[in-house]
Amino acid sequence: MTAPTTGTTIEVSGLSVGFGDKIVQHDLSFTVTPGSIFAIMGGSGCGKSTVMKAMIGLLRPKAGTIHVGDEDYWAASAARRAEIGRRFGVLFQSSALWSSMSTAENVALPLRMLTRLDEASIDALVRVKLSLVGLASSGAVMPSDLSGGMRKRAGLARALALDPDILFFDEPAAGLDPITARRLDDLILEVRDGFGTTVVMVSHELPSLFGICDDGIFLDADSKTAIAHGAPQTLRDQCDHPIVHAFMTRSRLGDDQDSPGEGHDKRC
Ligand SMILES: Nc1ncnc2c1ncn2[C@@H]1O[C@H](COP(=O)(O)OP(=O)(O)OP(=O)(O)O)[C@@H](O)[C@H]1O
Repeated sequence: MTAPTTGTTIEVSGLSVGFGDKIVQHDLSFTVTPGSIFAIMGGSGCGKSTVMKAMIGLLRPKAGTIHVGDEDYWAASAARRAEIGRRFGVLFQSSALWSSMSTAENVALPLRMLTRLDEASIDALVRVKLSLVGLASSGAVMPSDLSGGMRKRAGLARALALDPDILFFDEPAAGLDPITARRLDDLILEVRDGFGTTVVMVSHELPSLFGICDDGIFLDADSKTAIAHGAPQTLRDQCDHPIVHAFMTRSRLGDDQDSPGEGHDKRC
């Protein structure tokens, strides 16, 4: 894998997302800087995955813009958007591996579909990606015979297949035991540090958020917008919005407040 020569900034401005008449999140503005690990945080159902879907081209925003570098992603033609999307690697919560293909065939799929490389080159690249994620000897194994952690790593190898500038993860640690989740976190850090890849990650796993993310946004389900911006550790230590504080310290809403319920209009 070659290190990207220049990082890509993602600039989200005035973004609203939703389904039909329903607005899930509105008026979101944030910047993902090159080489950062950026967290989209918030409680269950607040709209984290929906925001990410808009960022990776699966859901057209209701309003606002998403600039990838200097290009307005959703103003671009579908063909151009697909081209920009080739700089993205995506790992879905379920890993989304094809069950009828071996692990190696899954990793080879984007190379077969989106490049003109010959079979020998694809084979060599697949081996590199699999060894990068510690699955060098599992290429022939079918996804159903991989453990949960191995499936995530196989999904990561496939997301890395085209040497992406930006990696998107939806709940990478979901369903993993703490030790396996920690290994995956370390792997994400290695990829970022080794290749300068920008990472956008939907997560509510506190150890991952504190361990690897250096910036982020906190979405609120009630007000349907962001109530805090910043690194997870900073939000934990310095944000006194009751919802953010309760989430970041895993405490009951109101536990540490002099007057529970006050301050819900605060922003950090
Ligand atoms: N395809 C869809 N059509 C209609 N509503 C949807 C669709 N997908 C999600 N929603 C709704 O949008 C809201 C936000 O869902 P989303 O999955 O983005 O939240 P989330 O913060 O990622 O949740 P979780 O942490 O539980 O995964 C929810 O109310 C959900 O029911």
